[in-house]
Amino acid sequence: MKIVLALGGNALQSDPKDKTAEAQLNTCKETAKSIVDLIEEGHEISIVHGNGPQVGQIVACTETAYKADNSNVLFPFDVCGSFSQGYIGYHLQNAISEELKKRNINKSVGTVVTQVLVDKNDKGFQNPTKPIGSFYSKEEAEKLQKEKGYIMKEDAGRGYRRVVASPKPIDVIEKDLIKNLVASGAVVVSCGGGGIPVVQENNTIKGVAAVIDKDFAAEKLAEILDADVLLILTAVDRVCVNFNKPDQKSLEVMTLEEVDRYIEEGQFAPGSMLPKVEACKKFAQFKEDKTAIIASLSKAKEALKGLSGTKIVK
Ligand SMILES: Nc1ncnc2c1ncn2[C@@H]1O[C@H](COP(=O)(O)OP(=O)(O)O)[C@@H](O)[C@H]1O
Ligand SMILES: NC(=O)OP(=O)(O)O
Repeated sequence: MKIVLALGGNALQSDPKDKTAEAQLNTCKETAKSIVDLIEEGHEISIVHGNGPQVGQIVACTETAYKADNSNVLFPFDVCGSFSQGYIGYHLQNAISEELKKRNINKSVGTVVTQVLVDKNDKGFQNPTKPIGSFYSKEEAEKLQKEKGYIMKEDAGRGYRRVVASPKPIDVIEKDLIKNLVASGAVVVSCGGGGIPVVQENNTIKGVAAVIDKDFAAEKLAEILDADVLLILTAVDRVCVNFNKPDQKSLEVMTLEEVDRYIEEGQFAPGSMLPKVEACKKFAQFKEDKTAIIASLSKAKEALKGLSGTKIVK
């Protein structure tokens, strides 16, 4: 089967005490085992990853460096997004190549720096929803809001984070290149962090300050590649209702009617579980026989067999 895998940026930095590059590489190595399991079973895999924590860390680095060495180099948000594609793509392609080599599978693996077209009038620019960077206490968040002018919001019971604009993806600029690479048999990492957001201006495209949700970008790529499965991998085994409450219940299957009802009830946190569920709904509606699943990073194989994860069905 043709599968688009979406890997969570938070899930790739899953240890709250260790956000180092080394820890992320170790998580990528573990994740690579699940990915190569699928390749070994004969599936064609394309990969999209998130960048929420990482792009926030990169933005914080450039802001700190700007003040520290007076270099006058303050990298804009879109450039920080491109850095995050290099950082995470490098770790993923390194980890996947190594795992393929260990199992004597001969396949090329590479990352495409990807620009994704958004509408400059998207309402996402007026209402920032995408959490980036680290988690803070309420007091720390209020201080950052005051001192740096950041917009801070609570993120799914995990603490406060900076939020930025998150417009919806319209098209993938490098889609023909990605299609050709996938058709050649390569494992392609693309649309990282949802893609670098660009808008059309006259005859040119121009980067903008935003972070596209990688779940929506992965759904768009799954449509472009006419994938059979959109498999969104994150830090929880299944989608839940009454998440983090005493009556929490995990779901094996969700119909589109249930998706709508649960969204209406506010069961899915904006900026975390909500976009995953919405992206799955869109893919399930795209054409007949399309499968959308949300599962944990370590259980991709089980999820495809219906033994783990939450399947969104028509
Ligand atoms: N209804 C829900 N069911 C399961 N998890 C939820 C729910 N609502 C919020 N979450 C949280 O959303 C997280 C996934 O979102 P996020 O961390 O943004 O994903 P990613 O791994 O793609 O970066 C889960 O790990 C969980 O903490
Ligand atoms: N860009 C993006 O959706 O990142 P996360 O997966 O880290 O939220």
